[in-house]
Amino acid sequence: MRALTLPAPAKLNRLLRITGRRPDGYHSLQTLFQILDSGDTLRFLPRLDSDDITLSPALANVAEADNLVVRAARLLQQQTGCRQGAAIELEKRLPMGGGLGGGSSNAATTLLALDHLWGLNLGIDRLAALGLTLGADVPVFVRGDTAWAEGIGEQLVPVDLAPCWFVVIHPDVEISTAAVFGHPGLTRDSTVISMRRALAGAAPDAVWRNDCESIVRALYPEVDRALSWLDQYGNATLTGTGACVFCPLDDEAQADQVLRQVPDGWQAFKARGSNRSPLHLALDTAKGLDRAQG
Ligand SMILES: C[C@](O)(CO)[C@H](O)COP(=O)(O)OP(=O)(O)OC[C@H]1O[C@@H](n2ccc(N)nc2=O)[C@H](O)[C@@H]1O
Ligand SMILES: Nc1ncnc2c1ncn2[C@@H]1O[C@H](COP(=O)(O)OP(=O)(O)OP(=O)(O)O)[C@@H](O)[C@H]1O
Repeated sequence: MRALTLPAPAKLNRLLRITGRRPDGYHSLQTLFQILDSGDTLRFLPRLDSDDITLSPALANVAEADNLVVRAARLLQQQTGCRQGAAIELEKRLPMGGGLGGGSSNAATTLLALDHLWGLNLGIDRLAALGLTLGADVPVFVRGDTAWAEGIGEQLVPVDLAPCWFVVIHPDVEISTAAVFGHPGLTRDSTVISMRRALAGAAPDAVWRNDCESIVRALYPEVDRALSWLDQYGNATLTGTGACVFCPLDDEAQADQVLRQVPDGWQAFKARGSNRSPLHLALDTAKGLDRAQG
């Protein structure tokens, strides 16, 4: 049977407002998810003879059973009774605990790939709901649109943003999302703003920030330094709960210029914003080829 190679793109939170805390401990928020054209790559080889799920190479400090790729595949098997398996390869480029949603994106790519290869055809709504049980960031990657989000990040309204480039810097620290959301000093009472006004540029500039930033800056001086450094080139912002910081730039040439100046010791990359996820573009192409080949 054929193998399928698919991207698992990164996301940025162009803004992140925490507007409350729910009884289950999760936080209600407003965010603008920007999907990027860069990320990890996954290769799926379906198995008809066994329901084994294997993943290689292993990720440092993540047991195979805890890897979101394996958890997504097992979840699909449990929910559908599917007895097929898969050998999966993961080419990891995104930093872990970076706020780029790497694990969540890996899970979404796995859900969509195996839904196709195993012939399950669950549909996007069901896959997004299953994804939400794996993490709050999974549904946006399943649906595949740059989007305004509310709820815990699962109520999504696709938006078309102007073409934009970004420089993303990864200060060499890994940050636990749960630890930031659990911090007593976290801002949890931001007012709810209007999506329409924010996207029309009618909201105050102060809206284009991340409520996790002050806590993360205080706990991780390296993130503080990266934000201060990048801010000389534009509106430097934290993504998710960090550790990555980013700055929007008008074009690739400007991004290259900033990249050349990044001090030693920080990893950095440039990426283009994508209103439609590269995962969905690649999967549409693969499905088209399958149909053409009968
Ligand atoms: C910070 C963001 O990256 C913004 O896009 C996401 O909200 C985080 O999404 P995620 O990593 O998929 O988060 P999950 O794996 O679901 O949750 C990790 C931990 O973060 C906290 N969490 C997460 C999302 C949310 N809206 N409220 C929370 O309080 C919870 O304590 C949870 O135990
Ligand atoms: N396939 C995976 N890729 C990355 N991390 C994984 C994966 N599977 C499980 N994890 C676990 O999830 C944690 C968070 O990883 P991830 O890279 O998604 O962080 P993040 O970019 O901060 O995510 P988010 O922005 O969604 O909070 C890791 O520290 C790791 O323990």
